[in-house]
Amino acid sequence: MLNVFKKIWNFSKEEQVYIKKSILAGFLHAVFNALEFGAIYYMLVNIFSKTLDYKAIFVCLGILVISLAGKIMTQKSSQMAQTHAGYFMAAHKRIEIGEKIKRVPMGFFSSFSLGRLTTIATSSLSQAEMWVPMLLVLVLGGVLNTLVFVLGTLIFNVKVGLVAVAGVVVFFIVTSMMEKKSSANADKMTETQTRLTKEVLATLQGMQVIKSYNLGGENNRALRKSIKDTSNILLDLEISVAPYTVIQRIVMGITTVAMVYVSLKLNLSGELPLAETILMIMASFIIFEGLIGAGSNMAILRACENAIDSVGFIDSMPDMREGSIAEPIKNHDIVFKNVSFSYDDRPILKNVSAEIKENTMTAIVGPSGSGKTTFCNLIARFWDVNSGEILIGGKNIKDYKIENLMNSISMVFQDVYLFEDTIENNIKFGKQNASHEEVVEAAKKARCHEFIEALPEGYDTIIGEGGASLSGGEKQRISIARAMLKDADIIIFDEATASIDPENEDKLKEAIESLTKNKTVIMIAHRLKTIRNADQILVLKDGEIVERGNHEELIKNNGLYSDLINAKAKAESWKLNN
Ligand SMILES: Nc1ncnc2c1ncn2[C@@H]1O[C@H](COP(=O)(O)OP(=O)(O)OP(=O)(O)O)[C@@H](O)[C@H]1O
Repeated sequence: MLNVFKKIWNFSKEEQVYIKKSILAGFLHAVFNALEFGAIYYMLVNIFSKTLDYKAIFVCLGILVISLAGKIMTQKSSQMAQTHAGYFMAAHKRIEIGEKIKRVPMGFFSSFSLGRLTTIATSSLSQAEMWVPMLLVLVLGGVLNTLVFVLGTLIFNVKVGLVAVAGVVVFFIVTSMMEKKSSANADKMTETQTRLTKEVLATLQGMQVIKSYNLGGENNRALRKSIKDTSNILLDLEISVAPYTVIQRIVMGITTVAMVYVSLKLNLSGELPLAETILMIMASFIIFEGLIGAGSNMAILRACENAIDSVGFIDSMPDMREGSIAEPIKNHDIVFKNVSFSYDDRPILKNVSAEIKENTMTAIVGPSGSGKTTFCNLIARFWDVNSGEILIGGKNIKDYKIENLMNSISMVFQDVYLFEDTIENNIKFGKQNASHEEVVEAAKKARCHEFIEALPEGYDTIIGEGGASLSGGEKQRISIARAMLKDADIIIFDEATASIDPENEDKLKEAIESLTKNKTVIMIAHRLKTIRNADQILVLKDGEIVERGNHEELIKNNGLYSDLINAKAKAESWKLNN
């Protein structure tokens, strides 16, 4: 149990002062609780010695009032401190997760990690938020209450006190056995909860496929299994600790009977006066009151520990080494020097060298899976290279502060993700402190102002999660407006492959031209027109640059590029003819 409280202590960091306050208040609460017995004892002594008068009655009532008032005040302040600690420790941790995520390489966010992260940020932290204060109130408060009573009993009579000590020790032994038992299930619980979150995420993300293949409801076997596993594990957790709670009750019952027996025996032998005897008998019935409350909640101690442990996973996430150069990047020549990169053990880019001159447009072309996206993502340090180096302005990108590097790069993806927020705020992602006028100006340049204005709420229209309520072309133009607002010097652009209606296509083209003017552009190009206009074309095949040059030079080569272009030209004429 101490271990768990140690973990709560370490976990609470900035909130430790509130934990201290709550422990102090809990201790004072226990003292005020015991004070009631002082009042009763004082009364009994006066009754049996026939010295009871109004003064004694008022002293007794005075002690009772002080005890009651003290209990109310300490309970209130203890609860407030605990709630504050629980809430803010979870809030700080959530902020910490947000900050940490920014420094973790994208490659880390495999579906497993995503499920695990979601579980931590939602259920684990909610459990810690809810359980930590509850454990402090019920378990620590209860234990303190019992300890103060045991101490009081020892002061009044050592023999009765020792019986109480023996009972409490056995109680804690049983509790520690119960903790061990629930530990295995608590581990399993975290595991199944992670799996459940992952399945729910996968189901929501793949809803279209699930619906079109009629895999929903009863047919979604994996999700149903995860739900069943989670409920089974919760049931197991209850069942596994049930015998121990029964044993705890038995230990308490036996201790109470033993304390009553020893008190009466000592009274018979004349060793314990009547007032003390009655007090000891009363104490024997309520000494475990605190532990009963604590005992029934001790099973969740381990689960709470588990929630805290699983949050520790965040600290184990790898940090990207960050450089120290914070000055804005002035020169935007990009150089790949013998860059090799693998996803796990699978080599994707093999000894790639390339030079991209500032303010030029480089088109990356190549068959599907040849490594075009990977090439672009490495520039933004979504992953770090395995060997070789990438330079911007003559310096290794690892030497820049990540924030500084990212300030110089705008990425426009094919799969545009828009947040469930207003259009204005979605565009402002490019520059958090932009004014409305700046947002409108960017939207105009990105050719999306007109359609935004036509929406009922204009720029205040809330977009469905992921941009569900907009067309593909509209989403991409909004993401161009974002990039426009950011006004970074390097633009990485993944051109849309999906066919867009002619009106949208023209607007998109104008938006792209406006965005990429006087910038260093790296474009994963799919359309002939874009490729032809590029200053340099890099042709990737199986992770290697097999050809480079401009359109005319490469056509003359008669290699892979000319094959790709011929195939593309055929496809495009086929599209036009049909
Ligand atoms: N996160 C990842 N983890 C493991 N493998 C990946 C990951 N991303 C891409 N790959 C693999 O790396 C290879 C190169 O992918 P990449 O997306 O860079 O190719 P691409 O040329 O852009 O393909 P496309 O034109 O189809 O988009 C592919 O075989 C892909 O399956």
